[in-house]
Amino acid sequence: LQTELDEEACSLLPYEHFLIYSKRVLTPKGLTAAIVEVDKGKIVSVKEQSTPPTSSTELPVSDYGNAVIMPGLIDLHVHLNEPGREEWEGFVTGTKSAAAGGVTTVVDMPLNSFPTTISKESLQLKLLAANGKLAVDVGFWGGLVPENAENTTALDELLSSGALGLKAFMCPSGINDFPMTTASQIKAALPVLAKYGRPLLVHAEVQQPLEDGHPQLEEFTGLSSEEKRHYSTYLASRPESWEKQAVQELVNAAQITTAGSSAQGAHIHIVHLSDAGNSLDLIKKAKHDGAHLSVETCPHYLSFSAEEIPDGNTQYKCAPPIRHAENRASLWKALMEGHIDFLSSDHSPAPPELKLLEEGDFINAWGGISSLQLVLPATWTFGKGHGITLERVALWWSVNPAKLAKLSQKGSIEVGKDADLVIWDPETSFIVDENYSLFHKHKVTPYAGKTLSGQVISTFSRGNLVYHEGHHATKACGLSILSA
Ligand SMILES: NC(=O)NC(NC(N)=O)C(=O)[O-]
Ligand SMILES: [Zn+2]
Ligand SMILES: [Zn+2]
Repeated sequence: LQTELDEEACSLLPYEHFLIYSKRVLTPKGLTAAIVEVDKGKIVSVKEQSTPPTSSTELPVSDYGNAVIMPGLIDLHVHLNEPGREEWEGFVTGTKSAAAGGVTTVVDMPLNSFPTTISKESLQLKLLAANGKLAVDVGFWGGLVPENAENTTALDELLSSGALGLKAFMCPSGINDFPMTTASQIKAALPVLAKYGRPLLVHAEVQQPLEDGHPQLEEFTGLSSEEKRHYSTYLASRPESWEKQAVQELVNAAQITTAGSSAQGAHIHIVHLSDAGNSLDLIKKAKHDGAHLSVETCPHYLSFSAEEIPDGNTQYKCAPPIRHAENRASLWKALMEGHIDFLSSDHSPAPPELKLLEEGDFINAWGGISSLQLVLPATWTFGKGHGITLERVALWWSVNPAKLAKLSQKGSIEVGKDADLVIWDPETSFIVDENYSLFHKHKVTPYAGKTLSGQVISTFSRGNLVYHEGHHATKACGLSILSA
């Protein structure tokens, strides 16, 4: 391997045409022993073979034995927060974390950076800021806000400048510079998205009056510090009815995306679903009725439950909230049955002080969970009890995300695709403790202290070995991915 002493290099390997072998290569046909030939960043052949290449081959060979070779993960929901808030994460630490976690493509959310990505100009600023800092490939979602929702020209420019789609919030986003939009503003934007065949991603919560017996939103400031330390106080503040109302409004809006309608070809994607009850039922029915609708959930909703969140541990705070264990089981069931289309991290870091860990104040702490480097082991570890398979992991983390973002050159190990690969050992466990190299800018995560199984060994990004056993390539050669 090239060491840090060498001149800057995009890859830890000194060549671009080589063979990789393992007994467990995940191709669209399934898991098989195979040789993957990589040349100039592309997969040029995949040959099933039960033994590694003999020494006679003139090409260099990396023999990974029984490790699993899978398509690199594609994480469509990451807040990298640059420009403007790189002290929250930033492109350098965010994409190094991705590489260390086998995530070879990240699509960056339009908020928590400053400016937010709501115009052609702010997208240009994003691209400038990202230049030379990307360890893996990064795409960008544009933002749909009241300022541009009814401005067809602005949305057209944003999409024609390369945004892979748009993101909207139906409730306050937790950060003042990215305001929420209503269902009618969302509907107004759909015809422009239809023109580009690009999706609208939505944070699906609509504020509703809270049930009697619980403090109403306006009463939160009066809560005692003790009450604000209880996770149950926070959980009660964002009930399933908020998600259900949003989903109902989106299902109604999606009606104009069907054939012959004004927004035919547009697609609505619900991000980070937490409610596996009424909200999921509405989604299942709408899909059954042919709505152009998809939905994701995140590992933290599948890993943790409200019952286990101790008072004051605000690193678990996110919106929508992590719900009860029964809900988690229903999410796993829906995921295994294909009603939930794929997974994303919703990596949403902030400086630790915003998490108010000393006070343990769930009401005022930053809502957002950091997990980008850990999503593969987290999915694998907590999926074991639910019948998870390697094929499903690739479907949820590579194949389906590539389809939504229309990244046709990525998402599977097939000839002609980008050589984006993660090589990992599902059977090796580790503890996320101070000895574990977490490359996130901040180490606050609810996975701290947890034992996870699934150790990433190597990550290839377009044929460059960008990460191998704790080492990153010395030069960041990831590309900004713009829609065609
Ligand atoms: N501004 C945010 O990053 N919000 C995020 N925060 C969460 N999920 O708690 C999100 O995705 O909604
Ligand atoms: Zn959100
Ligand atoms: Zn988010």
